[in-house]
Amino acid sequence: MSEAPTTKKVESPWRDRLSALRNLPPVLRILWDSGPAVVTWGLILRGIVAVLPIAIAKVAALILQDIADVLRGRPLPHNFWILVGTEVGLNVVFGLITHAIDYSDSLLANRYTQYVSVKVMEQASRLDLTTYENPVFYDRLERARVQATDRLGMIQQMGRLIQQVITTLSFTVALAWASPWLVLLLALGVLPSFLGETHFAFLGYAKNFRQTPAKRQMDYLRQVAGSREGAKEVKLFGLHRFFTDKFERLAHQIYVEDVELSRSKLIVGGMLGVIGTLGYYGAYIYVIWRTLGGAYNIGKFTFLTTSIQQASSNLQQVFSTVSGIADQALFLTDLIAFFEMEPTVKSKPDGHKMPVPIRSGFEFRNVSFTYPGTNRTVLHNFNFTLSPGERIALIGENGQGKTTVVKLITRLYDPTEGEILLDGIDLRDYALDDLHRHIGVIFQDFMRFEMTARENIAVGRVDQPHSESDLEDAAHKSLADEVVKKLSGGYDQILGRRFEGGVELSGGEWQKIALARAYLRDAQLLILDEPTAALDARSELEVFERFAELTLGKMALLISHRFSTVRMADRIVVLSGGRLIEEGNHEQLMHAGGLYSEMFEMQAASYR
Ligand SMILES: Nc1ncnc2c1ncn2[C@@H]1O[C@H](COP(=O)(O)OP(=O)(O)OP(=O)(O)O)[C@@H](O)[C@H]1O
Repeated sequence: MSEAPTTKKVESPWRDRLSALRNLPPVLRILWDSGPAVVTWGLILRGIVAVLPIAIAKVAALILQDIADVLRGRPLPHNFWILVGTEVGLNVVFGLITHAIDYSDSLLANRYTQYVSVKVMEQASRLDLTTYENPVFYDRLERARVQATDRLGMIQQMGRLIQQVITTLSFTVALAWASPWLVLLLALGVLPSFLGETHFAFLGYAKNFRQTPAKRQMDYLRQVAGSREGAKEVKLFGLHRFFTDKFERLAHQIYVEDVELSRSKLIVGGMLGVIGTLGYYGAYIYVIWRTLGGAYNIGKFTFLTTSIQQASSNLQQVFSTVSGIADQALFLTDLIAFFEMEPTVKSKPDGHKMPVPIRSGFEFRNVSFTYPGTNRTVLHNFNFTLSPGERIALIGENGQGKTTVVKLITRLYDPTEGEILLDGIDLRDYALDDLHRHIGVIFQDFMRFEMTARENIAVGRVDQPHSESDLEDAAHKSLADEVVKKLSGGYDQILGRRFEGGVELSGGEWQKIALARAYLRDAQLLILDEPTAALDARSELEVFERFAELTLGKMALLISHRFSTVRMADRIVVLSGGRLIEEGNHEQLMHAGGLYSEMFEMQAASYR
């Protein structure tokens, strides 16, 4: 089981904000991995563009001083027009590099989004099944998904920050050179709005955190009310108003919280802005005062006032960018936490390869199992063997633990107590991938991939090459070939109605397609968990006659509620209350007169 995410109370703004900055190194790592060359180019370009403003300001001041001198009767310096040309040139370069930065940012954004999305998908597939049953995990996954693509702004902000810091430093050094008071006045003006911004950034995060469950519910309602699956019941039960009312209640609650935050941000942010303006004009008045006192000439005056304006606006931007990054870094907490989640059903490093062929088979030895997060023991001291060449049917009433046995044998979960052995070795000592490669399972709730018929079958064997005739052969064995024959696009027909040109199949038709996957896999152990529930009687009989034929000499585990199917098994195992209560072949169990014969008679009677 994975580490279960817990709902975190967001109480300590500053501590949370600072600790969120810990998210930055892993994100920078991801950013770098997604495109090292693009990142390097972006940095070089930003470094160049960052020092251009002070160079432009300096040249402009020199030009102005020359003009002032000319107006006072001095001759035009010989390099005057060179200075003008330089200013024009620097501005042109500035414009060009800014465009080049936009271009590299968009390239990086693209790569980053793709890279993170793939990482999220990969991580999601590594995690335990239990994790998927935890609603808190879903909230986190949901936020991680959004964060994967929504944090693009932060990447640009990080680049911009580097640029702003260099520009600010260059102007600050120039101001400090003239008078350290200027720097102090500016810093005092900007600091309060920085604190204000980060504070609101935190509140925004806390709000989003609180709202995630409600937003997830809204998404669900939107989906149910607008889905093809839901349409029939929504119409017939008149559920439209019921869903929209629920949706509107949640939306209103979110709206109220959003407005509240925006309002206080407006008031406090406005007041802090006034302090910033006062700091700026304090420095400005100081320069005027010194100039009037004869300390600076007009060129220096222009250069200093430009520097004050630039340093002030850049410093302001630095603070707001840092605060923006800290804000976004808070949002990344879930993404990073999601990447750090570890599954507990893991493959042992250097795990054993699966034996080919399996010699003594599988053995459940005193296995007990409780689903993580619950306290009901589903399997109690369960002992059971499955030998090579054996076809076993697992039967029992609903909820007795049959599917759970399949989940344990395939290591989707590990036993809470006891052990499962394969050829005498604990299943946990085998390489997980290899174990899965040798087992073909079709679950009751098998996946209906809204892709082509060919892909729906081919997913049964993606890690090994297979030919077209392997695929057709598998389709023939599962009767899927008859389904495909009726499709206008044949094997290339898209199934399901999600995508244009897709065709919906009936439940039984989908099942035949899914069964073909198991046959294509050519596994040593074939498991079918109620694979024929949606098949009509004739198809079921046909599928099972084939199954019996095809699995002759192989290991097969079959779960079914239909006794006509169960009869063909070499051994029937009856589960009740998570224990094995009877086993034997059909005749033996009928003769024993236990639960099996009782259930068999009941079903037979209903057909009579
Ligand atoms: N993921 C889960 N988390 C918690 N409990 C579960 C989970 N899956 C199954 N259970 C519980 O474990 C018990 C056994 O379930 P299982 O699916 O193995 O039964 P089954 O015999 O295959 O039933 P059915 O014939 O209805 O398919 C049930 O009571 C079920 O509620």
